[in-house]
Amino acid sequence: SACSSRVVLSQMHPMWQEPLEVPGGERQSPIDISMRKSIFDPNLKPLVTQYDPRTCQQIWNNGYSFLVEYDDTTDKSTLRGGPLEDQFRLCQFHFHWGENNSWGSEHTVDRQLYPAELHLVHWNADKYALFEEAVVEENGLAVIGVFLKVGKTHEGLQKLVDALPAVRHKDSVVEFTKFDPSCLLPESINEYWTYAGSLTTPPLTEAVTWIIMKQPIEVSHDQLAVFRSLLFTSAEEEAQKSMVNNFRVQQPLKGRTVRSSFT
Ligand SMILES: Cc1cc(=S)c(O)co1
Ligand SMILES: [Zn+2]
Repeated sequence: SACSSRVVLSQMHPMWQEPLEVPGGERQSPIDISMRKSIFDPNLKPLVTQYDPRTCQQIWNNGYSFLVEYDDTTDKSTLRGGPLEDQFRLCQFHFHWGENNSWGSEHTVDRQLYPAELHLVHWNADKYALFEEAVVEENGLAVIGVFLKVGKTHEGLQKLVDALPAVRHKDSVVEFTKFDPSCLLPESINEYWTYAGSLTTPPLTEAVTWIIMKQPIEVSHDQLAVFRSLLFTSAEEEAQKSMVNNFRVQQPLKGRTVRSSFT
């Protein structure tokens, strides 16, 4: 079964109606990453991703983004190392993007916006049995964030882009298999920032160890245009709304430290 983010997502309030009352609210995401204020931590280990493309199952338009969902019932696609003490299982990846190439990312680096941001969502399988247990626990999730910038066509992404018209409407699902998400990671995955934060969509739980890649990946303008051809609305609804600007506004750092794995 793909990670049951549908359980979490289906209880959500309509997206983007900020501010949602958040329990505590001391470690919310996204944030601006100030390069000069981040602290180099020489003890941060290399990140170890082991993704098995055979665990890729489907693409689901959940009315907020499109999720590429993985079978997370075994330890076949995992993340460990970096700032993490435990082994985490990949359950889904998705993106946040804008209506044009000027904005769309959730995190920024020295206030620089990117047109989109990839999130690879993993949950702590050493400590919890299911995603929806982990999603409410302090060290339950680890999300790798990768910035997208406009440039040459991303060959690996094209297989996903070609499948998106099949999930144009909210609640549509299409089978999608044998996709290795490591093709979406930049060459140098060991240059990253890490900090303690939250989901950026309701329930906004403060369960996430964020690992934000310094190096963006390049995708073409046309590939991003296909993201923007998706709809927030289901096929039954009258007014169709383009799925764009599905990012959250930046949140206060509240004294948190952002560590870097590089100098
Ligand atoms: C679980 C999850 C994580 C993120 S970051 C998101 O946007 C939606 O759902
Ligand atoms: Zn996200």
